[in-house]
Amino acid sequence: MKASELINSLKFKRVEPALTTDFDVTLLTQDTREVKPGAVFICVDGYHVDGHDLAGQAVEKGAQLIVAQKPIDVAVPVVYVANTERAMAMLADVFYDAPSQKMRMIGVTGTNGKTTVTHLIEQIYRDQQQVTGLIGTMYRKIKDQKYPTANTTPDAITTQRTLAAMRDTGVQTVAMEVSSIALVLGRVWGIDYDIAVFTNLTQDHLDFHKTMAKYAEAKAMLFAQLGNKYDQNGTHKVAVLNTDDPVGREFEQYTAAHVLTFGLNPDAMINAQNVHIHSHGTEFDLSVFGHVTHVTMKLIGEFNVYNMLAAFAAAYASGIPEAQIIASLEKVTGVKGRFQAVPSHTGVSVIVDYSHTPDGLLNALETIQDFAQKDIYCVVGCGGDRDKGKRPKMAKIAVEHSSKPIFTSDNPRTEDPTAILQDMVAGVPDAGVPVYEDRHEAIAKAIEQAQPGDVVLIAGKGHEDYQIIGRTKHHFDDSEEASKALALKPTLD
Ligand SMILES: CC(=O)N[C@H]1[C@@H](OP(=O)(O)OP(=O)(O)OC[C@H]2O[C@@H](n3ccc(=O)[nH]c3=O)[C@H](O)[C@@H]2O)O[C@H](CO)[C@@H](O)[C@@H]1O[C@H](C)C(=O)N[C@@H](C)C(=O)N[C@H](CCC(=O)O)C(=O)O
Ligand SMILES: Nc1ncnc2c1ncn2[C@@H]1O[C@H](COP(=O)(O)OP(=O)(O)OP(=O)(O)O)[C@@H](O)[C@H]1O
Ligand SMILES: N[C@H](CCC[C@H](N)C(=O)O)C(=O)O
Ligand SMILES: [Mg+2]
Repeated sequence: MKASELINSLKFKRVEPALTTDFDVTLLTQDTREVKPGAVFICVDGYHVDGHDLAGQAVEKGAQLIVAQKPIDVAVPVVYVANTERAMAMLADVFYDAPSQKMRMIGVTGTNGKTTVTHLIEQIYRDQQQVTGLIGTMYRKIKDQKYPTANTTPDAITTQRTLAAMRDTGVQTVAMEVSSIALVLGRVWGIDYDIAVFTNLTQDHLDFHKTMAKYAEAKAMLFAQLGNKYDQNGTHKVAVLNTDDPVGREFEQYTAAHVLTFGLNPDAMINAQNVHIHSHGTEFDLSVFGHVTHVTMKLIGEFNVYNMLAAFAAAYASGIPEAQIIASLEKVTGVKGRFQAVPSHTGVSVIVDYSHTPDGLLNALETIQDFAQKDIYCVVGCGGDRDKGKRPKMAKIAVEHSSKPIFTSDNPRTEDPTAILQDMVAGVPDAGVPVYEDRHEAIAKAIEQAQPGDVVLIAGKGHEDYQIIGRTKHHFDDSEEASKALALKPTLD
């Protein structure tokens, strides 16, 4: 694409000096580390670095055009815009030739359940012989090929680049996690979603959003962005909303699209009744506009019934027959690190779960309480450089819903691990909870002490294979640690 064509796609701008020599744009980037000759560099004022200060460096590496929102002095033309993040999202969409318009785009937002729901959606469409793509916390995935990701929802350029690669590989349906932070930072501006799903809203990320109202507003942006137009195939846009959550009910006002509601309340268009949780699965009656089918799924917990309903509704919205969706959902065994059982021949059940919010932890523990026969150990910590308000709440939930809580570290990042643990203990001042700053030790102690019939929940890190201390990522895997500790116990046959 010619630089002039790219610039012309921006409606409001000032180019200084005018672009007299046109050139083929080789790359659109916001990162000097990627710049190569023929690149267009966009200056983003970040949390640590101001990209405007790096424009000269970008030019030295071969950038031939800079996009900026404040004055800079460089030897190449500069496109001045009011907001470089907005320009970046628009330019990325144009540069990659609007890939989201060529695929069915399903965006999933909500505090908990996004990774699980996107994986369930992926499974359903795969069973329809569709080529699928997935973007989320664990990876970006094109068919079976996985690519690493720094964020649940990547920056606008990475997202559009990934979507373009998906389109070029023949992907038909994309399931994508859309985080609240991404919505506020404009990482998904320009994406043409067909279906938007809301799972739930409970406390998280208040370090970023400050209030729950602002956090809800961020999530609402996805439904405002959805619009109400037909997509390429003449299909209507659909908002899939959990109306058991008051925020989900509120979101009906933010969308002009068709609305499909789900929940455990019988008023929801798609609802579940008679939920029974077992240690190896969950059963319920699924009602779809009053048509009832008994469903037996391998996923455990009421929260997973919600996830299943969300995925069901997203698939139903695009016309997949009810029975086929149910068949796909009944065979799903689970997502890595989400209520995942660690193989054990000791009589002690160990579950690794990515519950890192008060609501996630409560759901995980309540699910275990439904089937546990004896003690419940709960090894839990709270992330550093993240919402501090979660700490006393998660601690209290651990103490109230498990008989043997143990507090430990979970990615302390640049904070003092002892201070994070003190914030947790402040939520349960007199409970006398054992504290092991070293997560390895915490897991080892829990499993060493647990007796046959007990359940050990290791919460917070799920699929993560690292512990971030300072700015360094050290290899650490809860499942691996649990297996090592289990191997030291007598086996029961
Ligand atoms: C707070 C936040 O969102 N930060 C994001 C932000 O980083 P930043 O503002 O610190 O970037 P910066 O280092 O100051 O750099 C500013 C600009 O200079 C550029 N730069 C920087 C250095 C350099 O040498 N050259 C250069 O050009 C950068 O490319 C950037 O354009 O921009 C980066 C690139 O897009 C993101 O990866 C980064 O996410 C960090 C890793 C992060 O932890 N974000 C979390 C809070 C987050 O976004 N989480 C959500 C929700 C997760 C969930 O609930 O599932 C997510 O979607 O992941
Ligand atoms: N529908 C749900 N309601 C409440 N809690 C849930 C739900 N689904 C999952 N959880 C809990 O939250 C944890 C994280 O689930 P999942 O990874 O699917 O959510 P997520 O929204 O992708 O999280 P993240 O924002 O960190 O990417 C699970 O391990 C489980 O404990
Ligand atoms: N997407 C979440 C993941 C938290 C996972 C937990 N292990 C932690 O580090 O707090 C976040 O970045 O806040
Ligand atoms: Mg996720």
